[in-house]
Amino acid sequence: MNQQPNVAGNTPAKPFLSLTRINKHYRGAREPVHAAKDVSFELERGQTASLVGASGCGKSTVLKMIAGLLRPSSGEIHLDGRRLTGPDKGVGIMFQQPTLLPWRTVTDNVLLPIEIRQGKAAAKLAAERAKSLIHMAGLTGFEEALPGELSGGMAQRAAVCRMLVNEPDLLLLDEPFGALDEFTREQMNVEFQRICSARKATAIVVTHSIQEAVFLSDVVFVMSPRPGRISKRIDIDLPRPRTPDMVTSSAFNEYVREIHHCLFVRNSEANHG
Ligand SMILES: Nc1ncnc2c1ncn2[C@@H]1O[C@H](COP(=O)(O)OP(=O)(O)OP(=O)(O)O)[C@@H](O)[C@H]1O
Repeated sequence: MNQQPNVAGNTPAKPFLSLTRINKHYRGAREPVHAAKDVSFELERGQTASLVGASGCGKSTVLKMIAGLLRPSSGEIHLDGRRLTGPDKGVGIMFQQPTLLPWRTVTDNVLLPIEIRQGKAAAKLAAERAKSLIHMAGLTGFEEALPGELSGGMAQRAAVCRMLVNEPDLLLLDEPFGALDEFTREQMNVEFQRICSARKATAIVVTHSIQEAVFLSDVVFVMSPRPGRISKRIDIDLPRPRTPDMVTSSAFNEYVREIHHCLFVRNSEANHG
């Protein structure tokens, strides 16, 4: 990507993550599906972004392409100056279900990505790192517990630790807290924000909750119905750390209204005309 000098003659810093005109076509059972259309955006290091949009608009498809689990039909993805063409050590991913292995303890589940990549000896050496992550996630005392002994929120926190154990710079989360009750979800959002800011991690969250998107994000990308395009970028200029009482503030609710309008009025106007 060419970096043009700005007015002052300086070359602007390269974005940490950039997607450039990403398209994804699936073969489809009956006909081809154009799931993502010319998706382009950039994020700076340390920013949290959300992708919101109607069911089936291509949010997970975009996330999976960034994760290297799916190849784009066209377009390029760059992370920290290198082109991503497959799964990358610098990228951690987490899905709605914690998918912990039921026969492994919390510690051994957290260490699994290291064991898979680098073997059992490397996982053993990383035991202290796993322990401190488990502690940070409020699971002290459950290091040797099996997943069946954890609540849904605790299992999801263990999955957060597993995502972080390789110390990724970019975190990708697909509906991470969607299966949790509202109270636990709110706690997880506060916790997740704390982890991101402590590690200066960059994150992209797919969510169906407009409130969650506003709460977590520096920028919200609204996607149009299929073929999914980024129809609007909304920068969330609320102070950090975000706190649960902020959700009742008028500034917070103005953002919620704006995103709601983009999703339910603008997108539908665009569809019908
Ligand atoms: N492997 C696949 N083969 C064919 N079509 C697919 C495949 N995966 C997804 N699709 C289609 O691509 C479109 C986008 O799917 P995707 O899962 O990315 O949407 P989404 O916005 O994440 O949906 P949801 O919010 O319901 O999870 C949908 O029409 C879906 O049916």
